[in-house]
Amino acid sequence: MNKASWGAEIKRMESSRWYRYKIIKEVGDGTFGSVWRAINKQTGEIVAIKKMKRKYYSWEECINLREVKSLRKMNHPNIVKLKEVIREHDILYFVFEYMECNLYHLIKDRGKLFSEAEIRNWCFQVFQGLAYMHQQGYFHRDLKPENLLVSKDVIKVADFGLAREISSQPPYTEYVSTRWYRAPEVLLQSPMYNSAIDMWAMGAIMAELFTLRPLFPGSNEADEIYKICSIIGTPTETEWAEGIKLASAINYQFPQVTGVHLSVLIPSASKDAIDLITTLCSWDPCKRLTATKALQHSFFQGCLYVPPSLRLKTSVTRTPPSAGTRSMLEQKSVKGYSGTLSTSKPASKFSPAKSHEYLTTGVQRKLEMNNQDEIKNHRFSKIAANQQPRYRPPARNSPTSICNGKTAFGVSETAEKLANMNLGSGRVPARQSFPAPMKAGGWHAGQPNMAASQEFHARRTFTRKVVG
Ligand SMILES: Nc1ncnc2c1ncn2[C@@H]1O[C@H](COP(=O)(O)OP(=O)(O)OP(=O)(O)O)[C@@H](O)[C@H]1O
Repeated sequence: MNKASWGAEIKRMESSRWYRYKIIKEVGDGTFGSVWRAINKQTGEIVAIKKMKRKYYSWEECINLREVKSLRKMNHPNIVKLKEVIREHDILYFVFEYMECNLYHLIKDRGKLFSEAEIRNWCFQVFQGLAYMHQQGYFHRDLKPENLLVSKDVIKVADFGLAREISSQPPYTEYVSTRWYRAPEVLLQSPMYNSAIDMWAMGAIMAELFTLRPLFPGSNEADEIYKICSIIGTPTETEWAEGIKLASAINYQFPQVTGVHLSVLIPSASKDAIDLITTLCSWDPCKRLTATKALQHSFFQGCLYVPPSLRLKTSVTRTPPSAGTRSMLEQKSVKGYSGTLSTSKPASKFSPAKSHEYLTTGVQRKLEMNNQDEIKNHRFSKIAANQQPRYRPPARNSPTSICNGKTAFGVSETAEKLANMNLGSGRVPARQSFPAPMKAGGWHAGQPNMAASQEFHARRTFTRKVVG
Protein backbone atom coordinates (compact mmCIF):
# COMPACT_ATOMS: atom_id res chain seq x y z
CA MET A 1 0.00 0.00 0.00
CA ASN A 2 1.45 3.43 -0.89
CA LYS A 3 1.68 6.23 1.64
CA ALA A 4 -1.43 8.08 0.42
CA SER A 5 -3.73 5.08 0.47
CA TRP A 6 -2.24 4.00 3.77
CA GLY A 7 -3.16 7.40 5.22
CA ALA A 8 -6.67 7.08 3.83
CA GLU A 9 -6.96 3.66 5.38
CA ILE A 10 -5.98 5.01 8.79
CA LYS A 11 -8.49 7.85 8.44
CA ARG A 12 -11.21 5.38 7.59
CA MET A 13 -10.33 3.31 10.61
CA GLU A 14 -10.11 6.28 12.92
CA SER A 15 -13.66 7.20 12.06
CA SER A 16 -14.81 3.65 12.56
CA ARG A 17 -16.65 2.77 15.72
CA TRP A 18 -14.39 -0.26 15.90
CA TYR A 19 -11.35 1.85 16.30
CA ARG A 20 -10.06 0.79 19.67
CA TYR A 21 -6.29 0.57 19.79
CA LYS A 22 -3.72 3.30 19.56
CA ILE A 23 -0.36 1.95 18.50
CA ILE A 24 2.51 3.34 20.57
CA LYS A 25 5.75 1.75 19.35
CA GLU A 26 7.39 -1.40 18.10
CA VAL A 27 8.74 -3.57 20.87
CA GLY A 28 9.84 -6.69 19.05
CA ASP A 29 10.39 -8.27 15.71
CA GLY A 30 10.36 -12.02 15.30
CA THR A 31 10.38 -14.50 12.47
CA PHE A 32 6.63 -14.61 12.16
CA GLY A 33 5.49 -11.22 13.37
CA SER A 34 6.36 -7.77 14.62
CA VAL A 35 5.10 -6.78 18.02
CA TRP A 36 3.78 -3.34 18.97
CA ARG A 37 2.92 -1.71 22.25
CA ALA A 38 -0.59 -0.31 22.04
CA ILE A 39 -3.29 1.09 24.24
CA ASN A 40 -6.92 0.10 24.29
CA LYS A 41 -8.57 3.50 24.01
CA GLN A 42 -11.73 2.31 25.68
CA THR A 43 -10.18 0.76 28.75
CA GLY A 44 -6.76 2.40 28.89
CA GLU A 45 -5.21 -1.04 29.06
CA ILE A 46 -1.71 -1.39 27.59
CA VAL A 47 -1.48 -4.38 25.28
CA ALA A 48 1.03 -5.95 22.89
CA ILE A 49 -0.19 -6.43 19.34
CA LYS A 50 1.61 -8.96 17.19
CA LYS A 51 1.14 -8.39 13.48
CA MET A 52 1.78 -11.58 11.57
CA LYS A 53 4.05 -11.29 8.57
CA ARG A 54 2.25 -13.64 6.24
CA LYS A 55 -1.28 -13.10 5.02
CA TYR A 56 -4.29 -15.11 6.13
CA TYR A 57 -7.03 -15.35 3.54
CA SER A 58 -9.71 -16.93 5.69
CA TRP A 59 -10.72 -16.96 9.30
CA GLU A 60 -10.51 -20.77 9.38
CA GLU A 61 -6.85 -20.51 8.47
CA CYS A 62 -6.33 -18.27 11.49
CA ILE A 63 -8.13 -20.28 14.12
CA ASN A 64 -6.25 -23.36 13.03
CA LEU A 65 -2.95 -21.66 13.71
CA ARG A 66 -1.00 -23.33 16.49
CA GLU A 67 -0.51 -20.04 18.27
CA VAL A 68 -4.27 -19.52 18.41
CA LYS A 69 -5.21 -23.12 19.10
CA SER A 70 -2.73 -23.56 21.91
CA LEU A 71 -2.94 -20.14 23.53
CA ARG A 72 -6.72 -20.00 23.57
CA LYS A 73 -6.71 -23.03 25.81
CA MET A 74 -4.13 -21.75 28.24
CA ASN A 75 -4.87 -19.82 31.35
CA HIS A 76 -1.93 -19.61 33.69
CA PRO A 77 -0.17 -16.71 35.45
CA ASN A 78 3.12 -17.71 33.82
CA ILE A 79 1.83 -17.95 30.28
CA VAL A 80 1.27 -14.75 28.36
CA LYS A 81 -2.44 -14.18 27.86
CA LEU A 82 -3.91 -13.95 24.38
CA LYS A 83 -6.75 -11.48 24.65
CA GLU A 84 -8.03 -11.13 21.15
CA VAL A 85 -7.40 -12.19 17.57
CA ILE A 86 -8.07 -9.70 14.81
CA ARG A 87 -8.03 -10.26 11.07
CA GLU A 88 -8.49 -7.46 8.60
CA HIS A 89 -7.45 -7.15 4.98
CA ASP A 90 -5.98 -10.65 5.28
CA ILE A 91 -3.64 -9.48 8.00
CA LEU A 92 -3.71 -11.23 11.32
CA TYR A 93 -3.13 -9.52 14.65
CA PHE A 94 -2.83 -11.09 18.08
CA VAL A 95 -3.61 -8.90 21.07
CA PHE A 96 -1.65 -10.03 24.12
CA GLU A 97 -1.31 -8.77 27.65
CA TYR A 98 1.69 -6.42 27.65
CA MET A 99 4.98 -7.39 29.26
CA GLU A 100 7.78 -4.90 29.95
CA CYS A 101 10.71 -6.75 28.43
CA ASN A 102 12.07 -10.15 27.62
CA LEU A 103 14.75 -12.11 29.45
CA TYR A 104 17.27 -11.51 26.70
CA HIS A 105 16.95 -7.75 27.23
CA LEU A 106 17.71 -8.25 30.92
CA ILE A 107 20.70 -10.50 30.20
CA LYS A 108 22.06 -8.17 27.54
CA ASP A 109 21.83 -5.04 29.66
CA ARG A 110 23.14 -6.66 32.80
CA GLY A 111 26.46 -5.39 34.09
CA LYS A 112 26.85 -7.83 36.99
CA LEU A 113 25.65 -11.35 37.57
CA PHE A 114 22.10 -12.06 38.64
CA SER A 115 21.76 -13.40 42.15
CA GLU A 116 20.79 -17.02 42.52
CA ALA A 117 17.55 -15.85 44.16
CA GLU A 118 16.61 -13.93 41.02
CA ILE A 119 17.41 -16.90 38.81
CA ARG A 120 15.55 -19.24 41.09
CA ASN A 121 12.47 -17.05 41.04
CA TRP A 122 12.38 -16.80 37.26
CA CYS A 123 13.05 -20.48 36.69
CA PHE A 124 10.49 -21.53 39.23
CA GLN A 125 7.82 -19.49 37.52
CA VAL A 126 8.77 -20.70 34.05
CA PHE A 127 8.69 -24.32 35.21
CA GLN A 128 5.22 -23.71 36.60
CA GLY A 129 4.09 -22.34 33.26
CA LEU A 130 5.70 -25.27 31.48
CA ALA A 131 4.29 -27.86 33.88
CA TYR A 132 0.83 -26.44 33.19
CA MET A 133 1.40 -26.29 29.44
CA HIS A 134 2.73 -29.83 29.28
CA GLN A 135 -0.19 -31.03 31.40
CA GLN A 136 -2.54 -29.31 28.99
CA GLY A 137 -1.00 -31.43 26.28
CA TYR A 138 1.29 -28.89 24.60
CA PHE A 139 4.99 -28.36 24.39
CA HIS A 140 6.53 -25.06 23.34
CA ARG A 141 9.41 -26.09 21.04
CA ASP A 142 11.06 -22.66 20.88
CA LEU A 143 12.02 -21.66 24.39
CA LYS A 144 14.75 -19.01 24.49
CA PRO A 145 15.37 -15.88 26.54
CA GLU A 146 13.53 -13.76 23.94
CA ASN A 147 10.38 -15.80 24.47
CA LEU A 148 10.35 -15.39 28.24
CA LEU A 149 8.68 -12.08 28.98
CA VAL A 150 9.20 -10.20 32.20
CA SER A 151 7.18 -7.54 33.98
CA LYS A 152 8.55 -6.61 37.39
CA ASP A 153 8.96 -9.88 39.27
CA VAL A 154 6.74 -11.95 37.03
CA ILE A 155 7.95 -13.98 34.08
CA LYS A 156 5.75 -15.58 31.43
CA VAL A 157 6.23 -17.94 28.54
CA ALA A 158 5.36 -16.36 25.20
CA ASP A 159 5.42 -17.11 21.48
CA PHE A 160 3.47 -20.25 20.86
CA GLY A 161 4.07 -20.11 17.13
CA LEU A 162 5.72 -23.52 17.19
CA ALA A 163 3.78 -25.12 20.01
CA ARG A 164 2.77 -28.71 19.40
CA GLU A 165 0.03 -30.83 20.79
CA ILE A 166 1.63 -33.71 22.67
CA SER A 167 -1.10 -35.96 21.27
CA SER A 168 -0.24 -34.95 17.70
CA GLN A 169 1.27 -37.72 15.70
CA PRO A 170 4.98 -37.92 14.98
CA PRO A 171 6.97 -37.80 12.80
CA TYR A 172 7.71 -34.13 13.39
CA THR A 173 9.64 -33.04 10.37
CA GLU A 174 9.47 -29.30 10.81
CA TYR A 175 12.39 -27.21 11.75
CA VAL A 176 12.15 -26.50 15.45
CA SER A 177 13.61 -24.00 17.88
CA THR A 178 16.46 -21.57 17.90
CA ARG A 179 19.79 -23.33 17.52
CA TRP A 180 21.45 -22.41 20.81
CA TYR A 181 18.57 -23.86 22.81
CA ARG A 182 17.81 -26.77 20.51
CA ALA A 183 17.80 -30.22 22.06
CA PRO A 184 20.23 -32.81 20.65
CA GLU A 185 17.44 -35.15 19.52
CA VAL A 186 16.08 -32.31 17.37
CA LEU A 187 19.55 -31.50 16.05
CA LEU A 188 19.89 -35.17 15.13
CA GLN A 189 16.53 -35.10 13.38
CA SER A 190 14.62 -37.41 15.67
CA PRO A 191 11.05 -37.62 14.41
CA MET A 192 9.82 -38.47 17.91
CA TYR A 193 10.79 -35.71 20.30
CA ASN A 194 8.50 -34.50 23.08
CA SER A 195 8.20 -31.97 25.92
CA ALA A 196 11.72 -32.90 27.05
CA ILE A 197 13.01 -30.52 24.36
CA ASP A 198 11.58 -27.64 26.42
CA MET A 199 13.47 -28.92 29.44
CA TRP A 200 16.77 -28.98 27.52
CA ALA A 201 16.18 -25.37 26.50
CA MET A 202 15.49 -24.46 30.12
CA GLY A 203 18.79 -26.01 31.20
CA ALA A 204 20.62 -23.86 28.65
CA ILE A 205 18.66 -20.75 29.64
CA MET A 206 19.28 -21.36 33.34
CA ALA A 207 23.04 -21.61 32.71
CA GLU A 208 22.91 -18.42 30.64
CA LEU A 209 21.18 -16.62 33.50
CA PHE A 210 24.14 -17.48 35.73
CA THR A 211 26.93 -16.55 33.31
CA LEU A 212 25.15 -14.02 31.05
CA ARG A 213 26.55 -16.03 28.14
CA PRO A 214 24.84 -18.72 26.06
CA LEU A 215 25.91 -22.19 27.13
CA PHE A 216 25.93 -23.77 23.67
CA PRO A 217 26.45 -20.95 21.15
CA GLY A 218 26.79 -23.10 18.04
CA SER A 219 27.28 -21.31 14.74
CA ASN A 220 25.50 -24.03 12.78
CA GLU A 221 23.96 -27.42 13.53
CA ALA A 222 27.28 -29.25 13.43
CA ASP A 223 28.99 -26.68 15.60
CA GLU A 224 26.01 -26.78 17.96
CA ILE A 225 26.53 -30.50 18.57
CA TYR A 226 30.25 -29.90 18.87
CA LYS A 227 29.67 -27.23 21.53
CA ILE A 228 27.33 -29.54 23.41
CA CYS A 229 29.90 -32.38 23.30
CA SER A 230 32.64 -30.05 24.46
CA ILE A 231 30.62 -29.23 27.55
CA ILE A 232 28.68 -32.36 28.50
CA GLY A 233 31.02 -34.82 26.79
CA THR A 234 30.40 -37.16 23.87
CA PRO A 235 27.43 -39.43 24.61
CA THR A 236 28.25 -43.05 25.34
CA GLU A 237 26.09 -46.02 24.38
CA THR A 238 24.91 -46.30 28.00
CA GLU A 239 24.17 -42.62 28.22
CA TRP A 240 22.14 -42.30 25.04
CA ALA A 241 21.88 -45.37 22.85
CA GLU A 242 19.01 -43.83 20.91
CA GLY A 243 21.12 -40.77 20.09
CA ILE A 244 23.93 -42.89 18.74
CA LYS A 245 21.39 -44.63 16.49
CA LEU A 246 20.01 -41.27 15.38
CA ALA A 247 23.51 -40.06 14.55
CA SER A 248 24.39 -43.12 12.55
CA ALA A 249 21.06 -42.92 10.70
CA ILE A 250 22.15 -39.57 9.30
CA ASN A 251 25.75 -40.61 8.92
CA TYR A 252 26.98 -38.32 11.62
CA GLN A 253 29.91 -39.06 13.89
CA PHE A 254 30.05 -37.38 17.25
CA PRO A 255 33.34 -35.63 17.97
CA GLN A 256 35.15 -37.45 20.77
CA VAL A 257 35.35 -34.94 23.60
CA THR A 258 35.48 -35.39 27.36
CA GLY A 259 33.41 -32.44 28.49
CA VAL A 260 33.73 -30.21 31.52
CA HIS A 261 31.97 -30.21 34.84
CA LEU A 262 29.37 -27.47 34.81
CA SER A 263 30.57 -26.15 38.16
CA VAL A 264 33.78 -25.13 36.41
CA LEU A 265 31.86 -23.18 33.81
CA ILE A 266 29.31 -21.76 36.23
CA PRO A 267 31.24 -21.25 39.48
CA SER A 268 28.68 -18.75 40.76
CA ALA A 269 25.97 -21.43 40.85
CA SER A 270 25.21 -23.52 43.93
CA LYS A 271 25.53 -27.31 43.90
CA ASP A 272 21.77 -27.61 43.58
CA ALA A 273 21.67 -25.27 40.60
CA ILE A 274 24.48 -27.19 38.88
CA ASP A 275 22.69 -30.46 39.54
CA LEU A 276 19.45 -29.14 38.06
CA ILE A 277 21.15 -27.73 34.95
CA THR A 278 23.11 -30.96 34.50
CA THR A 279 19.95 -33.05 34.68
CA LEU A 280 18.08 -30.77 32.31
CA CYS A 281 20.94 -30.86 29.83
CA SER A 282 21.10 -34.65 29.67
CA TRP A 283 21.67 -36.19 26.26
CA ASP A 284 18.88 -38.66 26.78
CA PRO A 285 15.49 -36.89 26.83
CA CYS A 286 14.14 -39.59 29.16
CA LYS A 287 16.75 -38.64 31.75
CA ARG A 288 15.77 -34.97 31.79
CA LEU A 289 13.46 -33.92 34.60
CA THR A 290 9.90 -33.06 33.64
CA ALA A 291 8.73 -29.56 34.54
CA THR A 292 6.72 -30.93 37.44
CA LYS A 293 9.73 -32.84 38.72
CA ALA A 294 11.99 -29.83 38.26
CA LEU A 295 9.72 -27.86 40.59
CA GLN A 296 10.42 -30.48 43.25
CA HIS A 297 14.19 -30.29 42.76
CA SER A 298 16.23 -29.29 45.81
CA PHE A 299 17.23 -26.08 43.99
CA PHE A 300 13.69 -24.88 44.70
CA GLN A 301 13.37 -26.51 48.09
CA GLY A 302 11.87 -24.49 50.88
CA CYS A 303 10.47 -21.87 48.58
CA LEU A 304 6.91 -20.81 48.93
CA TYR A 305 6.33 -17.40 47.57
CA VAL A 306 3.70 -15.55 45.62
CA PRO A 307 5.00 -12.52 43.73
CA PRO A 308 2.99 -9.44 44.74
CA SER A 309 1.77 -8.88 41.23
CA LEU A 310 0.23 -12.35 41.18
CA ARG A 311 -1.26 -12.37 44.63
CA LEU A 312 -4.65 -11.04 43.64
CA LYS A 313 -4.93 -13.37 40.70
CA THR A 314 -3.80 -16.61 42.25
CA SER A 315 -3.23 -17.88 45.70
CA VAL A 316 -1.51 -21.11 44.80
CA THR A 317 1.52 -20.10 42.78
CA ARG A 318 4.67 -21.10 44.60
CA THR A 319 7.68 -19.09 43.67
CA PRO A 320 10.89 -18.26 45.43
CA PRO A 321 12.05 -14.71 46.03
CA SER A 322 13.19 -12.73 43.06
CA ALA A 323 15.12 -9.67 42.13
CA GLY A 324 12.06 -7.53 42.32
CA THR A 325 10.92 -9.17 45.47
CA ARG A 326 14.36 -9.25 47.02
CA SER A 327 14.36 -5.57 47.69
CA MET A 328 10.97 -5.94 49.27
CA LEU A 329 12.16 -8.77 51.39
CA GLU A 330 15.14 -6.74 52.41
CA GLN A 331 12.74 -4.11 53.62
CA LYS A 332 11.00 -6.84 55.60
CA SER A 333 7.65 -5.28 54.96
CA VAL A 334 6.07 -7.75 52.65
CA LYS A 335 2.43 -8.01 53.46
CA GLY A 336 0.76 -11.31 52.79
CA TYR A 337 4.02 -13.16 52.34
CA SER A 338 3.92 -16.61 53.77
CA GLY A 339 6.11 -19.64 53.74
CA THR A 340 9.78 -20.25 53.94
CA LEU A 341 12.34 -18.61 51.78
CA SER A 342 15.20 -20.61 50.45
CA THR A 343 18.62 -19.50 51.47
CA SER A 344 20.24 -18.18 48.37
CA LYS A 345 23.84 -17.60 47.56
CA PRO A 346 24.62 -13.93 47.01
CA ALA A 347 25.78 -12.92 43.55
CA SER A 348 29.41 -13.85 43.41
CA LYS A 349 32.27 -11.66 42.34
CA PHE A 350 33.08 -14.22 39.69
CA SER A 351 33.43 -12.75 36.26
CA PRO A 352 31.11 -14.54 33.86
CA ALA A 353 33.85 -14.20 31.33
CA LYS A 354 35.89 -16.81 33.13
CA SER A 355 33.30 -19.44 32.58
CA HIS A 356 34.18 -19.58 28.93
CA GLU A 357 37.90 -19.89 29.25
CA TYR A 358 37.51 -23.53 28.39
CA LEU A 359 36.29 -22.46 24.99
CA THR A 360 39.72 -21.25 24.08
CA THR A 361 40.73 -24.86 23.80
CA GLY A 362 39.48 -26.30 20.60
CA VAL A 363 36.44 -24.11 20.20
CA GLN A 364 36.66 -20.70 18.62
CA ARG A 365 33.85 -18.26 18.42
CA LYS A 366 33.51 -15.22 16.25
CA LEU A 367 31.04 -12.44 16.39
CA GLU A 368 29.99 -10.99 13.13
CA MET A 369 28.55 -7.50 13.09
CA ASN A 370 27.31 -5.54 10.12
CA ASN A 371 28.58 -7.97 7.54
CA GLN A 372 32.27 -7.19 7.92
CA ASP A 373 33.26 -6.95 11.53
CA GLU A 374 34.62 -10.15 12.87
CA ILE A 375 35.74 -10.10 16.43
CA LYS A 376 37.66 -13.08 17.63
CA ASN A 377 36.91 -14.03 21.16
CA HIS A 378 40.33 -14.80 22.55
CA ARG A 379 40.37 -15.01 26.27
CA PHE A 380 37.04 -14.18 27.76
CA SER A 381 38.57 -13.91 31.18
CA LYS A 382 40.35 -10.72 30.20
CA ILE A 383 37.22 -8.90 29.25
CA ALA A 384 34.90 -7.49 31.85
CA ALA A 385 31.40 -8.87 31.69
CA ASN A 386 29.82 -5.56 30.86
CA GLN A 387 32.33 -4.78 28.14
CA GLN A 388 31.90 -7.99 26.25
CA PRO A 389 29.83 -8.18 23.14
CA ARG A 390 26.68 -10.14 23.73
CA TYR A 391 25.84 -12.89 21.35
CA ARG A 392 22.53 -13.57 19.73
CA PRO A 393 21.66 -16.39 17.45
CA PRO A 394 19.68 -15.88 14.31
CA ALA A 395 16.01 -16.26 15.04
CA ARG A 396 16.00 -19.35 12.89
CA ASN A 397 18.04 -20.70 10.05
CA SER A 398 17.11 -20.02 6.50
CA PRO A 399 14.36 -22.35 5.56
CA THR A 400 14.90 -24.92 2.88
CA SER A 401 11.23 -25.51 2.46
CA ILE A 402 7.95 -24.40 3.84
CA CYS A 403 5.77 -26.84 5.67
CA ASN A 404 2.32 -25.57 6.67
CA GLY A 405 3.62 -22.08 6.52
CA LYS A 406 6.58 -22.89 8.75
CA THR A 407 10.19 -23.40 7.88
CA ALA A 408 11.26 -26.97 7.42
CA PHE A 409 14.49 -28.89 7.06
CA GLY A 410 14.67 -32.30 5.53
CA VAL A 411 16.61 -35.04 7.28
CA SER A 412 19.01 -35.42 4.43
CA GLU A 413 19.90 -31.77 4.40
CA THR A 414 20.63 -31.62 8.09
CA ALA A 415 22.60 -34.82 7.77
CA GLU A 416 24.59 -33.25 5.02
CA LYS A 417 25.12 -30.13 7.10
CA LEU A 418 26.24 -32.13 10.08
CA ALA A 419 28.46 -34.34 8.00
CA ASN A 420 30.10 -31.40 6.25
CA MET A 421 30.60 -29.50 9.50
CA ASN A 422 30.38 -26.25 7.57
CA LEU A 423 30.55 -23.10 9.58
CA GLY A 424 27.63 -20.92 8.62
CA SER A 425 27.54 -17.23 8.07
CA GLY A 426 25.02 -14.76 6.83
CA ARG A 427 22.61 -12.54 8.49
CA VAL A 428 19.03 -12.51 9.52
CA PRO A 429 17.25 -9.30 8.65
CA ALA A 430 14.89 -7.97 11.23
CA ARG A 431 12.03 -6.05 9.80
CA GLN A 432 10.51 -3.01 11.34
CA SER A 433 7.20 -1.44 10.54
CA PHE A 434 5.76 1.94 11.27
CA PRO A 435 3.01 2.27 13.79
CA ALA A 436 -0.46 3.44 13.03
CA PRO A 437 -3.73 3.46 14.87
CA MET A 438 -5.65 0.25 14.84
CA LYS A 439 -9.27 -0.61 15.07
CA ALA A 440 -10.44 -3.91 16.31
CA GLY A 441 -13.36 -6.20 16.37
CA GLY A 442 -13.05 -9.87 15.92
CA TRP A 443 -12.28 -12.76 18.11
CA HIS A 444 -12.42 -12.21 21.78
CA ALA A 445 -11.70 -14.84 24.38
CA GLY A 446 -12.45 -17.84 22.27
CA GLN A 447 -15.06 -16.52 19.87
CA PRO A 448 -13.94 -16.46 16.25
CA ASN A 449 -15.44 -13.50 14.48
CA MET A 450 -14.43 -10.58 12.34
CA ALA A 451 -11.58 -8.18 12.73
CA ALA A 452 -9.97 -4.94 11.80
CA SER A 453 -6.51 -3.47 11.36
CA GLN A 454 -4.32 -1.16 9.34
CA GLU A 455 -1.44 -1.52 6.95
CA PHE A 456 2.11 -1.18 8.15
CA HIS A 457 5.11 -0.23 6.07
CA ALA A 458 8.24 -2.20 6.32
CA ARG A 459 11.92 -1.36 6.28
CA ARG A 460 14.93 -3.41 7.13
CA THR A 461 17.37 -3.40 9.96
CA PHE A 462 19.89 -6.08 10.79
CA THR A 463 20.56 -8.17 13.80
CA ARG A 464 23.89 -9.51 14.94
CA LYS A 465 24.68 -13.06 14.20
CA VAL A 466 27.26 -15.46 15.52
CA VAL A 467 29.46 -17.29 13.09
CA GLY A 468 32.56 -19.44 13.13
N1 LIG B 1 3.06 -9.73 25.10
C1 LIG B 1 4.18 -9.06 24.82
N2 LIG B 1 4.52 -7.96 25.50
C2 LIG B 1 5.66 -7.28 25.21
N3 LIG B 1 6.55 -7.65 24.28
C3 LIG B 1 6.26 -8.75 23.57
C4 LIG B 1 5.07 -9.51 23.78
N4 LIG B 1 5.08 -10.57 22.93
C5 LIG B 1 6.21 -10.46 22.22
N5 LIG B 1 6.93 -9.39 22.58
C6 LIG B 1 8.24 -8.97 22.05
O1 LIG B 1 8.31 -9.25 20.67
C7 LIG B 1 9.35 -10.20 20.40
C8 LIG B 1 8.93 -11.12 19.26
O2 LIG B 1 7.71 -11.75 19.61
P1 LIG B 1 7.40 -13.26 19.23
O3 LIG B 1 8.51 -14.10 19.78
O4 LIG B 1 6.02 -13.59 19.67
O5 LIG B 1 7.47 -13.19 17.64
P2 LIG B 1 7.89 -14.33 16.63
O6 LIG B 1 7.77 -13.78 15.25
O7 LIG B 1 7.08 -15.56 16.90
O8 LIG B 1 9.39 -14.53 17.05
P3 LIG B 1 10.35 -15.77 16.86
O9 LIG B 1 11.38 -15.32 15.90
O10 LIG B 1 10.90 -16.00 18.25
O11 LIG B 1 9.51 -16.92 16.39
C9 LIG B 1 9.60 -10.90 21.74
O12 LIG B 1 10.92 -11.38 21.87
C10 LIG B 1 9.32 -9.81 22.74
O13 LIG B 1 10.46 -9.00 22.96
